Amino acid sequence: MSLLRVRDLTVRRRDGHELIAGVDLDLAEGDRLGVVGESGSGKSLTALAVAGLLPEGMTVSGSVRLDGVELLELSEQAMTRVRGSGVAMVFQEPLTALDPLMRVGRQIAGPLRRHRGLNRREADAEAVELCRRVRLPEPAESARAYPHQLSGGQRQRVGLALALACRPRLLIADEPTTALDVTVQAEILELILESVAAEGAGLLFISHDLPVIASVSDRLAVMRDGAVVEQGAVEPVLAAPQHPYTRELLTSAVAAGRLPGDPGWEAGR
Ligand SMILES: Nc1ncnc2c1ncn2[C@@H]1O[C@H](COP(=O)(O)OP(=O)(O)OP(=O)(O)O)[C@@H](O)[C@H]1O
Repeated sequence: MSLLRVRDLTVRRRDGHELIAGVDLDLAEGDRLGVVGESGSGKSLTALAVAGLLPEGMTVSGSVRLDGVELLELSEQAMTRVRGSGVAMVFQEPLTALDPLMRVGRQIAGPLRRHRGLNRREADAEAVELCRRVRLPEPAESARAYPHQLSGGQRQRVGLALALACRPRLLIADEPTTALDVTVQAEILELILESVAAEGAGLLFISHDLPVIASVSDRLAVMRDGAVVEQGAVEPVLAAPQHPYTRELLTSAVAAGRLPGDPGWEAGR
């Protein structure tokens, strides 16, 4: 069944200039769709448009259906509810999603109280449980830490716990490992995959890095200059890319020995 169906998604700047144009995406329930493309190709704006989080002044048209519900027609209030339980996002830099002055456990407890109706004590306990699930060390102690007291990888675990708090149907991860060390990257990727599998959630994963996309996705969409130039199941697209830009991405990944089957793939992950 279709979880996310995006049609003719177009985002314009205040002056009418199209930043993304005519984007179509399909994600089935429990599937993982990777969106790959160079910086500025429109990946983040696509994700933000799906989550209803576009910057002020941008306008959006087309259709974004989540579980059959047209999100672009929802009021801001209804969209806030969708963000509570339908769509959650993990960003490149978790600090942007975290309040520096609040203990992380309290931050995770916030949406649990707002969207799942837990009382303070229940929400605090569930926040510690989420810290354990994302494998923060000493979960109860980690929950009492402030964001600056954690490492980058630990903060991204908190970002993921926040996103999972409301049991989203769709998790959007926008370059979630780009700011992290290579070894930590692999752990966080694994954790994201494990978490969406455990929740039965769909994953929309965004990265400029084709090998990373290939390692986490069932399907991929290749974006360039605000448009999707190629889309399909990962293996056939990589085996026989149709668009010259996909071939270009593939050639540089292969040259770097960074695709499955290449020597050095495991080391480069
Ligand atoms: N707040 C904004 N105001 C005006 N233009 C913007 C804004 N955010 C993004 N853009 C423009 O929209 C286009 C797409 O940007 P977007 O951030 O979606 O690309 P991206 O593929 O996610 O790149 P990156 O990986 O660097 O984030 C770019 O031309 C960018 O300059």
